[in-house]
Amino acid sequence: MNAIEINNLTKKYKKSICAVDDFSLAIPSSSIFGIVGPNGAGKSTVMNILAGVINKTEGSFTILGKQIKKGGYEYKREVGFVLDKPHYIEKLSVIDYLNFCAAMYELPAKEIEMRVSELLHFFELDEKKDERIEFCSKGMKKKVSLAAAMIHQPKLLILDEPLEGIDPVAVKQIKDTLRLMAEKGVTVILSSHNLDAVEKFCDEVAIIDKGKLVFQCKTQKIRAKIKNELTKETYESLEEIFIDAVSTKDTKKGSKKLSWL
Ligand SMILES: Nc1ncnc2c1ncn2[C@@H]1O[C@H](COP(=O)(O)OP(=O)(O)OP(=O)(O)O)[C@@H](O)[C@H]1O
Repeated sequence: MNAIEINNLTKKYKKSICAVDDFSLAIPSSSIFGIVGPNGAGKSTVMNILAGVINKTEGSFTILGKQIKKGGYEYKREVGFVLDKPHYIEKLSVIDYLNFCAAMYELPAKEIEMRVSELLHFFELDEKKDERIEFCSKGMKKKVSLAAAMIHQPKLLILDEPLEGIDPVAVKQIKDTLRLMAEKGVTVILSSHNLDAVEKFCDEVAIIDKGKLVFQCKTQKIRAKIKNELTKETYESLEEIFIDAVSTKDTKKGSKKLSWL
């Protein structure tokens, strides 16, 4: 079974901005799947629709085999989200927020205590557990978001730029943990605007540009696909996401200069 199936999804903002354009995608279960595209490609819009934060304009999608209708978010117990604009309760401390999230899933009190304590330790938030979220750093907020997404042991994690702003040691630990979760049957979907940062970590990647799916493939095949199958126009449009793989002097954007330098 696919963890997610998206069929002909379209999202228009203000009736004219087409952020997601007839987008279809099937995401296999028990794997780590990357949605990669340049700034403004439509990644957050897709994830916000899956999370039920915004409504689609057209199309349909299933999550864990269930067709999702407007307002029908009973599946949320089985899914954990990290979104680009997290809905923190900023006045709460880190520990109170995690306790609150765990309580929403009606976990037993002992279980809540154990999981919150382990997550605080894992994300090195112990010392900041009593800090109000509004005063946490960007990286700490991202860690709180990740901890909250994992607390109820979901079967599916939908993570919008989850590693952005987190230091490299923690990134390594988070990646190892997500890999372990995938081995135990969890599906992890994450977005990034940097192919190099996620390609080795993901099993499969979908490239998205201007709201459309460019292609979807296993990560081992991605470089060959980029080299051999993209038109010059698509390649140039996507340079931002694989700039590390090409020499900047060979790119159309590498030749940009500020007039005063
Ligand atoms: N609330 C909104 N109202 C109007 N336009 C929006 C809104 N949210 C997003 N957009 C537009 O939709 C398009 C897709 O944006 P989105 O945030 O989904 O892209 P993204 O791939 O996540 O980008 P980034 O990597 O920069 O976060 C962009 O053109 C953006 O300006």
